[in-house]
Amino acid sequence: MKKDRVVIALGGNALQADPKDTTAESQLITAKATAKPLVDLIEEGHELIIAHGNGPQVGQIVATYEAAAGVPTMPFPECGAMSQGYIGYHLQQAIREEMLRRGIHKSVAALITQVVVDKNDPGFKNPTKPVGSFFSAEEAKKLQEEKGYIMKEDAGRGWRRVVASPEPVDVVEAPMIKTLVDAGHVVITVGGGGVPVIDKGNGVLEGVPAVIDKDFASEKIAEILDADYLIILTAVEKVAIHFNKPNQKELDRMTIAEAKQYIEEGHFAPGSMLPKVKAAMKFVESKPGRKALITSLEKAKEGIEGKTGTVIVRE
Ligand SMILES: Nc1ncnc2c1ncn2[C@@H]1O[C@H](COP(=O)(O)OP(=O)(O)O)[C@@H](O)[C@H]1O
Ligand SMILES: NC(=O)OP(=O)(O)O
Repeated sequence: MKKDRVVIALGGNALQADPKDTTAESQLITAKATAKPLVDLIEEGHELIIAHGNGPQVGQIVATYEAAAGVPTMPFPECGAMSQGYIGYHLQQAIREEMLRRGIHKSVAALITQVVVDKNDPGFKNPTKPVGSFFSAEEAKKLQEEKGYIMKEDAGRGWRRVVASPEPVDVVEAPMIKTLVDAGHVVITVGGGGVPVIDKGNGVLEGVPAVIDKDFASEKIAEILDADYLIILTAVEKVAIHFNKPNQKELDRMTIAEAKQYIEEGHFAPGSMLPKVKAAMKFVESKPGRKALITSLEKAKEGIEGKTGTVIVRE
């Protein structure tokens, strides 16, 4: 079997089995479960570059600083970097432990990664990315008034703070990531989509208050590293049309033309399935031979073996 260079984008369920339990203890337990399907792929000989979300975690870190009396407020990009460290540490520990259990001796590096965004990205004018906990409509109104947050209803699950989500332009640490991957190490990178920075010229970077979509950041690093595969792992085994309706149909395969049509028809929810499909399309279109798969965490191994998931193909 061909050994692939695989960029994995881990969804929220890979870090919080119960979205209401946001404790570090619970996250580490979930990370240990997440490590198993990831190490299945490493055991098969694939090179793994792992990205993950950070919406709940970065929101929690920001809220903690805001609630702490006598402590200066922590800027958003710094909170993003903290979330990369916190989540990266858990995944790093969990993956290493699972590899050792199976007699695999590899290092796992969790990198604080900066991702360049365009300061004129339209995303800055229209915040869409939900972060942190869920609130009732009443609580949301209060937060909006007291803290000036922009609050939006999140797919019937409650109200959440939203921040800007600009598109990733470049990954600052890409050469280092490539060196580590080429040397056979497992790399955790562009966590939370990367810490968003703008390029001020002459090598000066400045963090901006935003959260980059981790599916788009994963796509970007997959292109830069010339990966064979982009695998987006979420809570569903397959992408569906007519999702959650009586005529729901799960897709084994989707061409770019079909995906464009389904997007036009509104089958993929913005902020959840839509960015995944768009990231998969972009990767497949970027170079012939590149493959993209959307499936569940548990089915990652079967998915890469072509047994399940939704494969996105050129035609
Ligand atoms: N057309 C669709 N097909 C499958 N799932 C969909 C679709 N539209 C929305 N979803 C929902 O989107 C979820 C994935 O988005 P989300 O939970 O935001 O991602 P993440 O796994 O990155 O945290 C799925 O678990 C499913 O509930
Ligand atoms: N950064 C990011 O996309 O986070 P979530 O997947 O948690 O929304």
